[in-house]
Amino acid sequence: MKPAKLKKLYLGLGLPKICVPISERSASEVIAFAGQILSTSADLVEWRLDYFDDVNDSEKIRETAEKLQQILGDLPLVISLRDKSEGGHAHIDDLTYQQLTSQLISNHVTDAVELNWSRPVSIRQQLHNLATVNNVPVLESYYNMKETPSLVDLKDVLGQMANEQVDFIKLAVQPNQHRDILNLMEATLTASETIDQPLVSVALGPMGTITRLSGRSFNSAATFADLKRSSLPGHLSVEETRQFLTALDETGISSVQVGE
Ligand SMILES: O=C1C[C@@](O)(C(=O)O)C[C@@H](O)[C@@H]1O
Repeated sequence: MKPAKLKKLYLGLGLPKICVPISERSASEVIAFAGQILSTSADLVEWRLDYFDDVNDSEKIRETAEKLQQILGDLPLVISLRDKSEGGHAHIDDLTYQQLTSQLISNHVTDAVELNWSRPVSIRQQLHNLATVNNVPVLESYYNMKETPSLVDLKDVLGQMANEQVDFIKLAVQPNQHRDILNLMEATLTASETIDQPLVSVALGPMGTITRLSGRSFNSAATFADLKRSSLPGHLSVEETRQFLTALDETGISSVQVGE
């Protein structure tokens, strides 16, 4: 497996990396929240553009993202833009998604560009090509907010995403029964043994909390946490997550990741 490099961070090496989402609505709130993240031990930051009041104003997005980059310094920033069907907060049609994402790439304001698997292949391809030309790493994400696909389907979608030669891959699914968690972990571990890219997998909601801590054992390279516990259902705080990850690592029960 080849780790993905975002600024000075290697995703896929060592402990799973802790990512904090910013879901604030105004530019000043986004910047203030980023300031608070700096006082935690977070490894990376995700800006959820679909929560931004000015999501249709590309100039305001550029300005805010540039300020974010400045304030975050070495902390990598990934900008995510999701329609309601992808678990997002806004309606983002394909054309808007394509235009805004193209601008994020061309303006060099995100340390990785997120391509949502549910978007048409032609759009993903165009954005992937643009990202390659601009040297921006590519994250491809599969979201399923209703259910967790079967084990066979999970493995299939991971294989298909890996074939697109992206730099890292994310799977976020809704578990409806505990066996869904086992399937997600098995699909993640099995795929990590064969594909070249780091994988990030998360089962949402309280039932999925265990998947936020088990990355080291099942080869999920990152996890999501918040400034405080339960800001989102199933979320732990950054520091709780850090303590669990470190304790699990120190007991030595975790698997050694490929590439170490
Ligand atoms: O994919 C995810 C996972 C997430 O939905 C969570 O519940 O941790 C939070 C999102 O911001 C992120 O993009």
